[in-house]
Amino acid sequence: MENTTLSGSRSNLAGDEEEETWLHAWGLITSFAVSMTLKAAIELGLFDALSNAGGRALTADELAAGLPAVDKTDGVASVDRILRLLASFDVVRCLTETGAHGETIRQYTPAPVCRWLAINHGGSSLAPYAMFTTDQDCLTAWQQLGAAVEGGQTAFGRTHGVTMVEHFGRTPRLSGVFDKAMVQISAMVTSKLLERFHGFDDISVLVDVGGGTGATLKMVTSTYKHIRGINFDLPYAISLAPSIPGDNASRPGYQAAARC
Ligand SMILES: C[S@@+](CC[C@H](N)C(=O)[O-])C[C@H]1O[C@@H](n2cnc3c(N)ncnc32)[C@H](O)[C@@H]1O
Repeated sequence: MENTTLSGSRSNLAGDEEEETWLHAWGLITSFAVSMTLKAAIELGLFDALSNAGGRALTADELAAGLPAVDKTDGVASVDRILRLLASFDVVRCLTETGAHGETIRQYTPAPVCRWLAINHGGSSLAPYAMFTTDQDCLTAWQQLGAAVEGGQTAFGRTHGVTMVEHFGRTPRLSGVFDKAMVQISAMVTSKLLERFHGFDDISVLVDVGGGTGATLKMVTSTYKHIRGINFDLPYAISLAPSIPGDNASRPGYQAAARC
């Protein structure tokens, strides 16, 4: 059966299904707004403030009051809009009440996922990874994705003229952001690995190729103290790694960051 569509043309989709697919497309098109709003909320410390409130629900006024030099009226309204959007993706929970003068009062609490988005709660966090993926140098590369398919080069290469790893070597700001993200992710993955994997028992020397600043290797060798660990990475990563006297270049072009 044919129906009139949202655009006025004819379609074989039933009305409900057409609206559902329209909403699906709309959600896909605007999904970048969620990532960018998460980034803003992380930068503003909103997840930390909500997670550290001891179970108390906070208003946008209370959250904005904790921000430095915020323009009061605009700041409160912006914090409220950010949290309303995040509430619709179950990142925070929103409680709505009517005040004494009929005004709407919204209060926010952290949803369980905030555990991974707060930075200062004492555990590992995915917030540094969110900051890396939404970094300006990464986002500009996405603009080139279609052109890269046609042009036979990676999007990152088209944008920055080098591979991502080479770009890290030239851009200490970005390699620092990347390293913070990797250290957190490695800590989460490696702690699970150490709980379940027992293949390190008979290893005496462990080389972590592409080991970044050595966080993974340090966790392994802290648990398996008989292992001599050699971290193996490019010079930009080694420059960020804690140095261990006596452990220098292990191969031309590469350096061992640390013997753990
Ligand atoms: C996804 S990161 C992993 C970081 C690290 N394993 C951790 O847990 O933090 C990949 C690493 O590979 C390194 N890498 C890339 N190309 C490399 C190469 N040709 N030789 C050595 N390391 C390389 C990068 O510098 C980066 O530190």
